Amino acid sequence: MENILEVNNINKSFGTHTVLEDVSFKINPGEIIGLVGRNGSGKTTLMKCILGLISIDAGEILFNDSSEYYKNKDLMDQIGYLLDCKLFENLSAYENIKIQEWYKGKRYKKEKEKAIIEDILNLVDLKNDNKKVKAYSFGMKQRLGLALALLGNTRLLILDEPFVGLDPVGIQIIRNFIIKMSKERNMAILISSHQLSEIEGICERYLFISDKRIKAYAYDERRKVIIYTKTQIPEEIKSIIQEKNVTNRVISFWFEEKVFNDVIKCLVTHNVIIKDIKLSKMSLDKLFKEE
Ligand SMILES: Nc1ncnc2c1ncn2[C@@H]1O[C@H](COP(=O)(O)OP(=O)(O)OP(=O)(O)O)[C@@H](O)[C@H]1O
Repeated sequence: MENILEVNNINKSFGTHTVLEDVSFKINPGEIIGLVGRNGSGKTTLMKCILGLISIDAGEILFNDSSEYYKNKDLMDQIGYLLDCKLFENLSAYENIKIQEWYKGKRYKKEKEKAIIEDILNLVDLKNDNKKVKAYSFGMKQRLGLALALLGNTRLLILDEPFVGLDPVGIQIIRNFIIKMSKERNMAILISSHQLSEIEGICERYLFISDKRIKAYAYDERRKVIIYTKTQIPEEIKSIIQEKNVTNRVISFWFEEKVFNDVIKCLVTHNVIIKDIKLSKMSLDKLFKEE
């Protein structure tokens, strides 16, 4: 698959303080990538480098195969972002979007403009009413920020800590929105968070920033099965799973359909009474804490 964004060996320092060192990764269209790191690890700095808001000291960043993308209006129009979102508090959501469209040099006939703006407001679950933004809740403002990031022909969406300050319902709304954008519009999405739990489960891959560098992890969907029994486990089970994973009354193994079925069949054949079955996923949080 062709990459939409390629970050190759970049370095970034502020004076003598090096924040990013030899950072490289790629993002494919439609992929959701989580950028995780502790406070001050360099997530926002990396996003600002990608957006061309600050310069890099070494390496290169390619968007759509171009290293000069940040000078090209059409290419920049394909990158949406939510980062330090500034809203006009005394205007409505509709007017905020309209101003941004104008700022981007987009003028439409009145009817078309209305249809476009209402469409975007719908996407983020906001109404076209006259309510001023200053009367919005934090979550509504965050959703309006997302709407602004979607103006233009967005193919890469960069979201810096989009969940900060939201309640669990607000977090769920934005998580659903991210999944929808990636699926329906094939948008590549880079989301930063210092709370892994907020983005766990929606990302295909995770980039951990730690000590100026990036480590990439694919989400491990393997599930571990643990079966607890009330009665003795037969020796035959060791022909299905490794001996070290069998004790008197506990069996554990990585879930695979065939292995799982063979184990259950063996237990039933030997009239073993099952007390409990647990399925557990590898915890990314554990991985994060080990960084
Ligand atoms: N303009 C700047 N001038 C000097 N230092 C800066 C500047 N911007 C960021 N830094 C420093 O770079 C480091 C990384 O900051 P950055 O904001 O990228 O971290 P972050 O991972 O986004 O943190 P947080 O999770 O707290 O938002 C910090 O030590 C910060 O003080």
